[in-house]
Amino acid sequence: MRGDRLITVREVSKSFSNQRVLNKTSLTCQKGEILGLLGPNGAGKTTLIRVLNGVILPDSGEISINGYDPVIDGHEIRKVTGIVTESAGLYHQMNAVENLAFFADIYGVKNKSRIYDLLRQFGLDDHKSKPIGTYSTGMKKRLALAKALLHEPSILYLDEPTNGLDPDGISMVLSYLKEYNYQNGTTVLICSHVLHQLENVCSSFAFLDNGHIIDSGSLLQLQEKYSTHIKLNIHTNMKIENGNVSGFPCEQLENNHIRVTVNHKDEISPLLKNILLEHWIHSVAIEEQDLESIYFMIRSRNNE
Ligand SMILES: Nc1ncnc2c1ncn2[C@@H]1O[C@H](COP(=O)(O)OP(=O)(O)OP(=O)(O)O)[C@@H](O)[C@H]1O
Repeated sequence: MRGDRLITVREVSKSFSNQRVLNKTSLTCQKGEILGLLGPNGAGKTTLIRVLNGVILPDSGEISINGYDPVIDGHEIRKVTGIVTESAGLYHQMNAVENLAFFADIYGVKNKSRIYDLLRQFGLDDHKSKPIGTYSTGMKKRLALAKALLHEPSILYLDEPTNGLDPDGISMVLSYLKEYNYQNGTTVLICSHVLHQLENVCSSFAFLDNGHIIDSGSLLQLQEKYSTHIKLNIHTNMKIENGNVSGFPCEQLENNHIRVTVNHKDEISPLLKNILLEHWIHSVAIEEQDLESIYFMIRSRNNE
């Protein structure tokens, strides 16, 4: 069932030597969610994933992964998680089939045809007999994803999963993940710097800065919170002359479109009524703020 809380992180801190990397980080992730973990280089994203997977231990705080604590139950947790990080953990002298067969044994995957299904799904069928050492960065990344999915994990941690992939590879991997999540209800935590890639993939986002979650929510929630104005794209025969309509800033676009900026939703209906007094309107669309502009707003507000 989707919608139950699967991952809970409460005030987790972690330091390396004197450097505090996670600083009372708190985060929740629902079952079946694709959560985008965003933040600048060094924010602590990879460290958080490693702590969640029980690979490194936190100094303080509490974590629950479906009721398990990674400090005590790391082994149990890793049985149901798949992880893709920068170091893919593949054996370069072995070919793709041998690599996946090796990890299938470790995970106790009985159905060996899954190896060939995954190789096909990630476009590696023609390269399955070549040693990984001869693979391109993108091919290694796709194989790392196949490896992470071998045991059909219920949680996937993906650290920059599209790094090194060409546009076709990016599209393949992201649509595969979305479909996989839809079909299996797998919870996915995904870190990436390429925000526009995540926009249509993640159901919610958490922003990490200096080891602290500074905001989180769905794109819609964040848009509502951070939008200072609403841009309307209106298909109308009205022509703009003095840069405003009914007192709102406005610009003329091509093909009978205008863009009007209002401050609040309540102002939309009166504005449209006013235009309709003398002109036709064929469509109205709200131009949404993209994830990237919201990301910068959140960060600049946090640094004020
Ligand atoms: N094992 C370690 N020993 C010492 N310092 C570490 C270790 N792992 C991470 N760090 C430090 O912790 C900080 C956060 O690193 P982390 O990899 O978690 O950031 P990130 O948000 O994933 O960054 P990026 O976007 O660059 O991948 C960095 O300054 C890094 O040097």
